[in-house]
Amino acid sequence: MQDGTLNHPEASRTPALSVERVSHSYGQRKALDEVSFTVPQGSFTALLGPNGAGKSTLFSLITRLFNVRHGAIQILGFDLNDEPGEALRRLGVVFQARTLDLDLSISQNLIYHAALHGLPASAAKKRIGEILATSELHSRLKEKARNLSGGQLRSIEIVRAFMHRPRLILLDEPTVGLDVRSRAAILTEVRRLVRDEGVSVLWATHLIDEIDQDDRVVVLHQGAVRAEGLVQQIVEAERAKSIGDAFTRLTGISTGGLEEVRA
Ligand SMILES: Nc1ncnc2c1ncn2[C@@H]1O[C@H](COP(=O)(O)OP(=O)(O)OP(=O)(O)O)[C@@H](O)[C@H]1O
Repeated sequence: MQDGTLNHPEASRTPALSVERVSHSYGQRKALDEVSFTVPQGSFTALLGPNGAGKSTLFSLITRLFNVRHGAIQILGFDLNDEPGEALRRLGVVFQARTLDLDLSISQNLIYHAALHGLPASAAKKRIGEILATSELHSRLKEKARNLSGGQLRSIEIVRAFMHRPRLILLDEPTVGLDVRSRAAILTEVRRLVRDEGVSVLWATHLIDEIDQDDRVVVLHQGAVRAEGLVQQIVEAERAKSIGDAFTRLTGISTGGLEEVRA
């Protein structure tokens, strides 16, 4: 039987993100070597790799900061080189560096960003209310961004990335520099949004303890994918005791339990 929806690029079997044999070099230095993996729709996928693994390079390619010259990247079935507008419309990004305007209010930061995506202020306000419904930040929208803590600023950047209802969100080590409580709060909030909005997330990290048992994981090391799958699958394939142990077997890097993984 023919099912028309399956032919549509956004049919649920189409990955939110597909990276196929992508390579990238800085001069002679190869940062990514034939990298392939997918982020299924509605999944929280952790891109786990030590510093220098190639995570930021990959994000620069997915956001089109760099051109994809070797291999192909598709967002919801739209190729970044062939249909960049369609692909990027479905993408939200939280970069490592802080990008809020500290002299504007929280709501101005969110409303101005939404306007860039064609969302009128009234719709943007409604959307802010939806996302922040259960957050204490909802009562502080009129305050200047500079009054917020590092963790709260990050939370607002995450809200901003969700404003235009993207289908795929990239977060590049979003908890770097935050205390343990803020890190946990941000992870919980992003996982809630994945559940409630059915959005797909690619969460780059070098921290094993940010990974949950139900997550999908892509292990990136020295520019190559060393493993891809659900935590359980990777642990079993490596005959390991935990995802940290599997990571050590795959990369030769000792994690020392639930700590940072360093090159
Ligand atoms: N502009 C650049 N010029 C030359 N080499 C670079 C450049 N940017 C990154 N590299 C190299 O490419 C490799 C991958 O770096 P990348 O920043 O993508 O890794 P990462 O996993 O994001 O690490 P980090 O968490 O430290 O940002 C590293 O060997 C790095 O030294």
